[in-house]
Amino acid sequence: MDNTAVTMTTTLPLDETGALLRLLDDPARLWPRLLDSMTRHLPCDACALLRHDGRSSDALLVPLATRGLSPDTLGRRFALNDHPRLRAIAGAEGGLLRFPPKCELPDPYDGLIPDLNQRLHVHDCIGAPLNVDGRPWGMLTLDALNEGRFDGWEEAIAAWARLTADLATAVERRAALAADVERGGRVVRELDETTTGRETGMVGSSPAMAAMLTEIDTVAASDLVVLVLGETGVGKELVARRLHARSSRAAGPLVHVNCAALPDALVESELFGHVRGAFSGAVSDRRGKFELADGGTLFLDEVGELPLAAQAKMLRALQNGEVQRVGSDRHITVDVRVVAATNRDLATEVREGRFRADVYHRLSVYPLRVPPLRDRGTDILRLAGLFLERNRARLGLRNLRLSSSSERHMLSYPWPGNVRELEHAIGRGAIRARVARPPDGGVLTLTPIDLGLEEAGEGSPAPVIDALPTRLPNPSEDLPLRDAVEELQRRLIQDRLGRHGGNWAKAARSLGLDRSNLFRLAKRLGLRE
Ligand SMILES: Nc1ncnc2c1ncn2[C@@H]1O[C@H](COP(=O)(O)OP(=O)(O)OP(=O)(O)O)[C@@H](O)[C@H]1O
Repeated sequence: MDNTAVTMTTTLPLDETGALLRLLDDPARLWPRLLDSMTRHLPCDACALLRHDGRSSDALLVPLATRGLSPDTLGRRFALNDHPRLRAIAGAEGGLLRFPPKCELPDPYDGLIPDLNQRLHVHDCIGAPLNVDGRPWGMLTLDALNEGRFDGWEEAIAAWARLTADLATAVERRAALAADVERGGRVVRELDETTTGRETGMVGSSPAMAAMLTEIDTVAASDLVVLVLGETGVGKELVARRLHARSSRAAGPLVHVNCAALPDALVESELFGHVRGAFSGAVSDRRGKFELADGGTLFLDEVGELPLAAQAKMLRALQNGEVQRVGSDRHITVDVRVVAATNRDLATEVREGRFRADVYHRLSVYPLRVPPLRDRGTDILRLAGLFLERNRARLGLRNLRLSSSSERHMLSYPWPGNVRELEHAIGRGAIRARVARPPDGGVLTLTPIDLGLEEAGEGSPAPVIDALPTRLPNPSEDLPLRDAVEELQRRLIQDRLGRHGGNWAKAARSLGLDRSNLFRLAKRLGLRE
């Protein structure tokens, strides 16, 4: 495409404009489609549409769509404080900001243009801040790999930025109107979240995740008890947070109880409270979690671990919202929506007498299954992007990216520990790689070995790995004893969890540990939040 096309590109062909306008109610499809049109009409090698995450306390930019960038880019969240180029674009008063070819400000996409091993030393880069109703909404960025490629294209790019801002305005107004109608006239400026689930930071747009996010939004509006099911580390807690955030109770408390971490002797007092003198150490009256969650949501995490005696007491709370503090005979009525989560098969637990059938029936009013990571396709890479960006910032790197063979391995690895395992594989891999070799101009590329995934030469088929990676610290590696011991502990815990289907109580038994001690250890080792 040459510069004579400029006047053509300032006006989008009518059929393309029509196609975009038809997607105003479906931003998840609108934005990629817009970038497709844009890359057809403008000479860029990569472009991205990013939106400010208004709900975050840090100023974050969330990619809504990208073209020409590695798939993990969509999962990254770019903090303005960390990315001076994006900060400069956000502050650009005069519309477009074009960076000089040898600009010293690091490019946030350095290393993220696939198959391009060289850094973006000399290239053309333009950004356009986008406002909606006079307020910053997001930005467009365009990169080209040759110096001067955008010469003569500024006017066309500015026109595309205006079109994008107009579309964003229309999308926002429609979303606000829809929210207004839904909430009976109260104007709520609720921005469409497509499939990124911003308030709970949930990344994912695979069909499995999209279906689940829609289901969450549907059931969130009701007051039904929800039982969140899924393997360990799939994101059940995030689902519970989203259920709360999307419910009419969002302004009320969300109280999280990890049933597995409650010491047996204190379960009842933790859940239902106690009165002064109820037992030695009860020096004053204390409200339990049910009371604390009054007007909001009580999240009973790992509910399958709740001792039978506490389950019996919970039945009444679930049935009529009544709780009784330990040591008191007074009933207190609470208005609580219960969301519970487990990675156990509760029906089996009931059959084997470890879980009360009546409590199970009360809890499983609306079972919601979170898909395992291996069923989420390229969401794996998007999630990797989220964790890569976090580690990049933590390690002060210009960029942290995956080699293409790492991408392949990640897509075929079964991830028995799910998102948590992915998060830790990247966290550990980044540190390992940082120690093992100097970054290339600030860019560090993670290989399958760094990630603890089996190495295979470029082009060879990715291995099918049936079990957790068992690579233990190599005695010849220069690791301090403490790090090596911790790595070994991590591997053992992950291995036992894998063998016991993610059941922490069984894993604890097989390791000869008390369940709460295993929890504490796992937390210290970064295997649990
Ligand atoms: N879709 C997602 N997007 C971003 N981060 C995610 C997503 N799903 C999970 N995570 C992250 O993965 C980690 C594990 O998630 P979470 O604790 O919610 O899993 P879980 O299913 O409750 O685990 P467990 O069964 O051990 O209780 C957390 O750090 C969480 O933030």
